[in-house]
Amino acid sequence: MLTAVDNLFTVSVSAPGKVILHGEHSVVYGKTAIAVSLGLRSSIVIKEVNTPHEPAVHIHLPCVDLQETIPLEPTVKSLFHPKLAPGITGKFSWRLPHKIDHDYHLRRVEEYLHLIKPNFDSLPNNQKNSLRSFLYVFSGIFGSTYLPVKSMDISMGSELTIGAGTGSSASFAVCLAGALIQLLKLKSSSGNFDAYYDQSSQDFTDTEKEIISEWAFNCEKIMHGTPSGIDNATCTFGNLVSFKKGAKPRHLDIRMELRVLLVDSRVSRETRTLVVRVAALRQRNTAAVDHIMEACEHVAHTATQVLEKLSSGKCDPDTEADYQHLSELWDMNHCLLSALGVSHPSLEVIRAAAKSKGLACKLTGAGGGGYAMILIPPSTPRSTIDSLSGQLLQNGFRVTETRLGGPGVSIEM
Ligand SMILES: Nc1ncnc2c1ncn2[C@@H]1O[C@H](COP(=O)(O)OP(=O)(O)OP(=O)(O)O)[C@@H](O)[C@H]1O
Ligand SMILES: C[C@@](O)(CCO)CC(=O)[O-]
Repeated sequence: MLTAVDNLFTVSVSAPGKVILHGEHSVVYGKTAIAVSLGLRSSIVIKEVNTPHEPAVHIHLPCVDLQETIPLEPTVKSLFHPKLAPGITGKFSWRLPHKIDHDYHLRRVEEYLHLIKPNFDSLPNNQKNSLRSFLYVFSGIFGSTYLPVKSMDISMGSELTIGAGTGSSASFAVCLAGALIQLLKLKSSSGNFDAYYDQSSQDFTDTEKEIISEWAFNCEKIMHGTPSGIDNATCTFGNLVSFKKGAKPRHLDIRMELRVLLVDSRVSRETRTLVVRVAALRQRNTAAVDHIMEACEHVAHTATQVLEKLSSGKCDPDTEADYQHLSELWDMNHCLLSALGVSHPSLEVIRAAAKSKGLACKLTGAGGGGYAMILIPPSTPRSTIDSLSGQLLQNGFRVTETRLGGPGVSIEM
């Protein structure tokens, strides 16, 4: 939504979650992975407001049970004008998030949070990470412009389960960066500030999406330490993305919607911890772990070919065989991930239930709990899906039947 009352703007942006079809963990080590957006989304509303009090940003993040008021003037003084990374000359711009001195900017954010919230260290990790990310992106984007910053109310919701492998952190960061950039566009085109925007554009351009994805990648570094970048790319661009670290994400033109049961194991975990656990395993068993990663990449490549064939719709008689092939790949991928130590007894219970109905199941995302996904080939009888869902619900899991795919970051009308 783009509205202005007395030059006070309101923007509203949404972004999807994601599931990784193949290549979680191995993607961190430079292997190809494929991921797809979810119908479940996060959304943000930023509203500029007039206030008789000290100018401030009011943040409302119900998903992490956080309500915070951040004073604006000290924020501007302490965090604006981010520096370029060492060795890079020129001037930092919000259009160059990959050139920010990330560690230095994050250190300033950390010090500032301790200053305005003396109890910062005692907050739960999820609240700390959300606050760090917010201040980092807000000061990174607005701190490199000369636009006057006004008091604002920021409110953010999500249909995603937090910390369950469906990209809630990337979806959150993409929404945040998208909304701040949209606000900046509106403000700069309403005054005489650096106006270069096409006001008629109702959505983000591809270049803007790339900038949004890079800001979100920086947030993922705050949350995860060493993210691959697949989550922010998928939540920004939507649909099916083939991703390899260091290369431009490839958007696969797959015109089919995969039907899945998304099963929430209700075991919460942190992506950062699991990535560190795999790194430790690799340190002790480098060659073995590298071979597993390589096998994961072969699975990702083959699955891409099968999906492309299925999507072309040319070989109808083969459809059933192609789904069987995909199922086999899902099973193999899960077992490879289990060998990396990132399964969980609850995920194995879900897999056994799916297997008893002849359906393939794999964990998605970092594992250690979070979500499993069960592939539903078109020929699966309704009664099979209903009885499996019933059984999983009875075991205390949450089950969502959904189709994968859909738009990336969007400006809400
Ligand atoms: N709607 C939201 N509001 C505020 N913070 C959020 C929101 N969604 C996600 N976050 C932040 O993202 C963190 C979750 O990140 P984490 O990577 O552990 O989970 P995930 O992104 O759901 O999983 P994965 O990265 O494996 O897909 C939360 O701790 C919180 O800081
Ligand atoms: C485990 C991991 O591969 C997937 C998280 O969704 C980590 C990453 O890619 O950053």
